[in-house]
Amino acid sequence: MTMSKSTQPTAPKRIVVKLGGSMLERLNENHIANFKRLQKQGTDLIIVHGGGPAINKQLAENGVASTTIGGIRVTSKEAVTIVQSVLVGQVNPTLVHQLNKGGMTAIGLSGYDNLLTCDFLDKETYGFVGEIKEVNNNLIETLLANGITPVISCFGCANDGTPLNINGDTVASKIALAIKAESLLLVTDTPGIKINGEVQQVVTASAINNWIESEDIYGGMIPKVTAALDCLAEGIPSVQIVGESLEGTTILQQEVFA
Ligand SMILES: Nc1ncnc2c1ncn2[C@@H]1O[C@H](COP(=O)(O)OP(=O)(O)O)[C@@H](O)[C@H]1O
Ligand SMILES: CC(=O)N[C@@H](CCC(=O)OP(=O)(O)O)C(=O)O
Repeated sequence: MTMSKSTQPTAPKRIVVKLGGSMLERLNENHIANFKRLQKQGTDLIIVHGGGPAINKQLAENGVASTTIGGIRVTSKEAVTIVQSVLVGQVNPTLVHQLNKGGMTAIGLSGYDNLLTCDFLDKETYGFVGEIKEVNNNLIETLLANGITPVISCFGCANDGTPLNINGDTVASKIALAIKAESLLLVTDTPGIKINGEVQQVVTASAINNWIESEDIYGGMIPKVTAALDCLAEGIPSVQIVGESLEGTTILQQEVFA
């Protein structure tokens, strides 16, 4: 796990690691050893996870169709119940168990646990998808102060308790901003942003915007780069999109060579 190549050795004080659904199946001892090493160096670690492939499977098994727009799942009332049971009932406890078995002290949470305050993003277009209005920092801070790693699934609710599906990258970025993380690491199934088949080591915000326009960046990569750019724009110093080796693309806000 590197920070940007030029600022390597010191461990960040706070890091949000987002584990994508496909990555979860490949999580191994080395990853957990990396997380533990960071904690030993004094880093506060917060883990956010998705679960796209597991959700797809469960929706298909239940004969519930779903589509995505710009990487965001259009979530019907029927689908949101399935998403909740997969993320909160299956994926989260499995991951928490794995981390604890590996020697960490981790606890499972979702946005539903009084952690995220949400509204509907746009009910007509996306259905039961949440837009995060507020993050309850106190809960996260209390856990971190006690050496406990919060493991947060990307699911929340409206004020009246209506369950809402939220993209994992979006949850990770909002939490990173709320707790003033120094680093956001988005771990996925591709070793960084690829353009014409080549992994890009360092990219800028303007290059990303051009690649979205040219559709070299599409689907699930869109919420990732949006999350990355939001964090950089609001002052988080380091954002990376990495594959399972935890090496990949570093994203810079500024055109450093301009
Ligand atoms: N330019 C790009 N470089 C790499 N992957 C891309 C790019 N554009 C779109 N993608 C797609 O984004 C996917 C990662 O997003 P997603 O499947 O949502 O991952 P996760 O479950 O980790 O959030 C890749 O597997 C790939 O299909
Ligand atoms: C609204 C929305 O898109 N929710 C996502 C939540 C899971 C997720 O983000 O999983 P990954 O991290 O594996 O992509 C979904 O239903 O797939």
